[in-house]
Amino acid sequence: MVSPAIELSGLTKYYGDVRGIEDLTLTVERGEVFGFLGPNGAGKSTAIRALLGFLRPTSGEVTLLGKRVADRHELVEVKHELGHIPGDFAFYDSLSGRRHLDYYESLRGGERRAELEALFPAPFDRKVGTYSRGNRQKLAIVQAFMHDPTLVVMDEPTSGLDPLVQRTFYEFLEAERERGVTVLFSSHILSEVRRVCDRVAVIRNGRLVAVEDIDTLLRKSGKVVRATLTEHPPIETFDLPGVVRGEYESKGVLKLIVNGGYDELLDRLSSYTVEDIEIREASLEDVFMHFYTDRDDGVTENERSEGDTERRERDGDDALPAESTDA
Ligand SMILES: Nc1ncnc2c1ncn2[C@@H]1O[C@H](COP(=O)(O)OP(=O)(O)OP(=O)(O)O)[C@@H](O)[C@H]1O
Repeated sequence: MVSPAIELSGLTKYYGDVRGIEDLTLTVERGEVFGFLGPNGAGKSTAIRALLGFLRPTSGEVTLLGKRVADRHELVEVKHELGHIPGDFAFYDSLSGRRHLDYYESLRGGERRAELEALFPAPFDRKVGTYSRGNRQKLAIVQAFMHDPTLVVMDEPTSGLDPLVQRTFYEFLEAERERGVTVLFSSHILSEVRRVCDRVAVIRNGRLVAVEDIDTLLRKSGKVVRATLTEHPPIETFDLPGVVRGEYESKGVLKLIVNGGYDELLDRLSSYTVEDIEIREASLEDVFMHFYTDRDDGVTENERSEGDTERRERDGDDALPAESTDA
């Protein structure tokens, strides 16, 4: 039987007494494009660094392509089948992109280098110190895929890429999936995860809140309806089937999270004077607020588990940052 691409079992990492991740257990099958989705500070980078063996976990185990990461020899064996894009790549600023790629090619091979250089062109002959964020990221993509790895793990790979290059990258990932490559990447951008992932692990405060297939995530996340009314009817007026939550943002400006049909809502709205209406995809913040918390205080069932209260008070609760590039 073929081993899964990634298996995490109770993976936990504390930095002193600061929780990075706690008790992550999940399996990524071969050929999946799998997302780690969570707000800043959720623990995505910690999980990625621990699963690749860059961080020694406090407890728990990881296997990649059936090899135990904690075993040095097994880790070395699996490395040539791995590609990796770290959150912040430590390039040598005084060396050119080409010199970097020559070096990686000498270590791991580069049978796809020319193809990738053409797809993600950067000023390869210039020193990396002069590169923009986007060019550094393109160099990171080329090095991660050029030896044709079986499994690629990436920490927020599209950060710094302009929208056109992002699109090229998404299309490239789709083609890689067709070729059977397994990809795990972290993101705080819901639309990106929706577009390319088969399944998603939702991570919050270092814990796994849910593992969803993408259709479930889409169904759960729903839409946001924002309507500006001349009137200001009581919020209970919109307590209708399909309306998950409603609030007034200001007088007459209604925000509803909807993940059912719209008929009854439109019918109800038509009793009032609608000055403006907007329907958009829910943002990551909306999804976390409304679907992955159990109470209005934004604390999940997991976080309320015994012994955790003190730590939570110390770490502070996670005010979710707005998404930067999610349309
Ligand atoms: N080297 C470190 N020392 C101490 N605490 C750390 C360290 N690295 C991360 N942390 C803490 O661990 C928690 C998880 O951080 P992590 O960087 O893994 O989250 P993330 O989801 O990748 O966030 P981001 O998107 O901002 O990188 C945070 O509370 C963070 O402050």
